[in-house]
Amino acid sequence: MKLVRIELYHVRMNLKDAFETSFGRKSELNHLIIKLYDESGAIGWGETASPSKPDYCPETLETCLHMQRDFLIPAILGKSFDTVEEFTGFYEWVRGNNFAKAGLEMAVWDLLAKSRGISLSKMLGGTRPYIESGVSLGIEPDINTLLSKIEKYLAEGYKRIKLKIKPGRDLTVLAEVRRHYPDVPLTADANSAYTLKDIAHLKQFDRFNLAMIEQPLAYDDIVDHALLQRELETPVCLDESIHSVENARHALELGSCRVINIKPGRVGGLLEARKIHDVCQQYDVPVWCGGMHEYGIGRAHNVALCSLPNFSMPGDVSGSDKYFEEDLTQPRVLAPNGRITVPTDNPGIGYEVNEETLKRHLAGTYNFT
Ligand SMILES: O=C(O)CCC(=O)c1ccccc1C(=O)O
Ligand SMILES: [Mg+2]
Repeated sequence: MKLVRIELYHVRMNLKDAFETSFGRKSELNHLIIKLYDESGAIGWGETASPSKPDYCPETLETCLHMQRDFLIPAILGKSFDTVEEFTGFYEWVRGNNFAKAGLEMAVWDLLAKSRGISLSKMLGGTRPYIESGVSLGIEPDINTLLSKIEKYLAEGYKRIKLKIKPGRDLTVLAEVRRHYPDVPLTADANSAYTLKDIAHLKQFDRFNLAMIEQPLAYDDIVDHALLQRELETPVCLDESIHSVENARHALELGSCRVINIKPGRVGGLLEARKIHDVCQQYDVPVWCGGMHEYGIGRAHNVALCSLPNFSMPGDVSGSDKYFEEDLTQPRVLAPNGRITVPTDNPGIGYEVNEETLKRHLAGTYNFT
């Protein structure tokens, strides 16, 4: 197939509730939605879910737009290819900028799956008919707000609770949550809020029977995490530190973690995400899919990825109603009883895009022919 037209939509939507992590609070999202056309008029959809500020990773919406407009799109527009590998080869020379690459790459997966008449899950090699969902809960100003959110999501059937933590908002919060919910599958995500100097402090987390502690140390570290993992009973899970299959392999060799959170955006797309899934399987390390508060389009891609066999733990891919009043897909991506059905009847991502809703939340459009 040949890419003949590319449209980028800057879509802005409010979160139902502000979301706070160790690096800040956000109440609005700005993601780039990508629409690709091939010469037959077939369409593929993708989402660049980079944060707006360089707090979680070095990219922002503006750097993604710059990379796509000035380097990636000129490298792919008008080019012919038959596989995702051939497609990514066109911009192999571009270093980093994974969120910018991922939105385009994911749209190509959708386009190729549609042209082959198969679901994205099938094209990836997925095996699960449904995925199990957990929720990621932000830091709350008071414990009762947090407890009532936990109650709500457990009542909805979500399979595990992840709490954002930071120094001063950790041990007492975890103790209180454990007092109310002694057996709930529970994890904590520090988003790099600690250093090796906190080892004694972090060892105290072992008493909470957490399924894992996510990214306790620096966003670019795998060495100190290996030292920390040796001291902790709680499994360490890496998020920010893993950008590629090579760097996942290094972390597995070093023993930096016992679990990996895979986000297609963070690793440059679904091809790299699947490679990380595969290498983790070889090392007997389970993976799960994280989230960047994706709209329905990115969320649908994440659901398909989660259908691979080694996505064996509930992830952060929740129903889109957790975050948004309305969404860009028809039907919405929802998780009744904490499960999302993997669409297999329709080709590609398996959800239609509601362009009327998309246009109502538009903050910019960029067309390339
Ligand atoms: O529900 C989601 O999409 C996951 C939310 C989340 O935890 C998160 C959101 C934005 C940036 C980083 C993270 C994270 O997993 O660290
Ligand atoms: Mg995380």
